[in-house]
Amino acid sequence: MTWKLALAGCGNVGTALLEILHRKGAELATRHGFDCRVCLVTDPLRGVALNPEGLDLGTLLEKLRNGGTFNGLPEGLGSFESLLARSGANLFADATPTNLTTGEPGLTHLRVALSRGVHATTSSKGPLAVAAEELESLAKRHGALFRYEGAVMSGTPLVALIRENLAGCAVTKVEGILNGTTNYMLTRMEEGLSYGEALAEAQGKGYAEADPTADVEGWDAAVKVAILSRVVSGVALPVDRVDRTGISALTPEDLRTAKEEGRRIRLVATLIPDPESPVAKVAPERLPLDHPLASVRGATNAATLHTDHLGPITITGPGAGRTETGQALLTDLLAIARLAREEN
Ligand SMILES: NC(=O)C1=CN([C@@H]2O[C@H](COP(=O)(O)OP(=O)(O)OC[C@H]3O[C@@H](n4cnc5c(N)ncnc54)[C@H](OP(=O)(O)O)[C@@H]3O)[C@@H](O)[C@H]2O)C=CC1
Ligand SMILES: N[C@@H](CC=O)C(=O)O
Repeated sequence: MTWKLALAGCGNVGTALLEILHRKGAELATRHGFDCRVCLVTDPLRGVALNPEGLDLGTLLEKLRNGGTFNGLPEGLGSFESLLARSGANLFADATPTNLTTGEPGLTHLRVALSRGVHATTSSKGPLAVAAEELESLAKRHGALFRYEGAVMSGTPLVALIRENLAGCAVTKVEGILNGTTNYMLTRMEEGLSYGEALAEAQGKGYAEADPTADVEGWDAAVKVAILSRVVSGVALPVDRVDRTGISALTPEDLRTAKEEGRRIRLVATLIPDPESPVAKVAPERLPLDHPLASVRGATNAATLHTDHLGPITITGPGAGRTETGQALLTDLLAIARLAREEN
């Protein structure tokens, strides 16, 4: 079967996905049976590239590298719904910016795709913060698969670990570092950078949200706690129910003092999905150096899952990054292709 992919958002993550598909297209087809053509790419500044037969990724990426628009490629104009219909896509990847209040623009894209029975993945947390339940039932109703591995811990497969590998285990507590930008900033501030310098570096590396307030004020980690509540226990947790403190009040002095006292400050997310005494929290904590989360540095994330059958399991890996999150979208696309194959 040939998969026809539509992509919305050609920033860090969307472009990285296209690069991976271009570089590894042949290998994905032979090793994973994933024969994929990219038929639609949309982005406000780049424009629209559309070709139901498949776009030439080499040409497209060259244009992206040169800061150019998609003019000159087979092009289409119109609403996302009409573009998606004209592209003939049966797979959709959303890599648009996160808006935790409206869920847009990803929410509209996903509603359109899933209602047409188009399988979808997103790395944006916005649609999940606003309408996770609606999107999951829309997918079910229209026979589509909907996945969001990249929304938590980038390409590090935490969601799949909980849903698939730990199926049958109860997860009684999650404790982790779930935001790459702030962990990178705290690491660099320990090394002597100012708050502003550390934030600018994180932005330059493509880790931060378009509006980095989401990172530094703990919103990004809070929405990830809310998403994990759904994944771990099926319980919807509104983001504003997460007790949240960010890192914006921390100074290099606080980090130095902690270090002198044999501690390290980390932005720790905690989830205890207990119906009797639930805990959902994001706050800077002064961890002793032998705490497993104290040694997590840079944009790396980590999560310890406390489970009934296996005890604690810790997964560590990139929590942000363009290729890393492109990989998360790819993981979902491959899983969708595999599951769809198994269903037929
Ligand atoms: N970067 C990372 O490490 C990670 C990112 N994520 C999530 O992935 C998503 C993408 O992140 P990232 O690539 O870094 O963000 P970028 O801001 O680099 O890219 C987003 C792109 O989407 C475009 N866009 C905006 N509105 C639309 C629209 N209506 N239709 C199509 N494209 C649109 C933006 O254009 P313009 O700039 O002109 O608005 C921009 O080019 C975000 O939701 C982020 O939270 C998740 C995990 C890690
Ligand atoms: N801005 C986020 C990107 C990934 O979700 C982060 O820094 O973790």
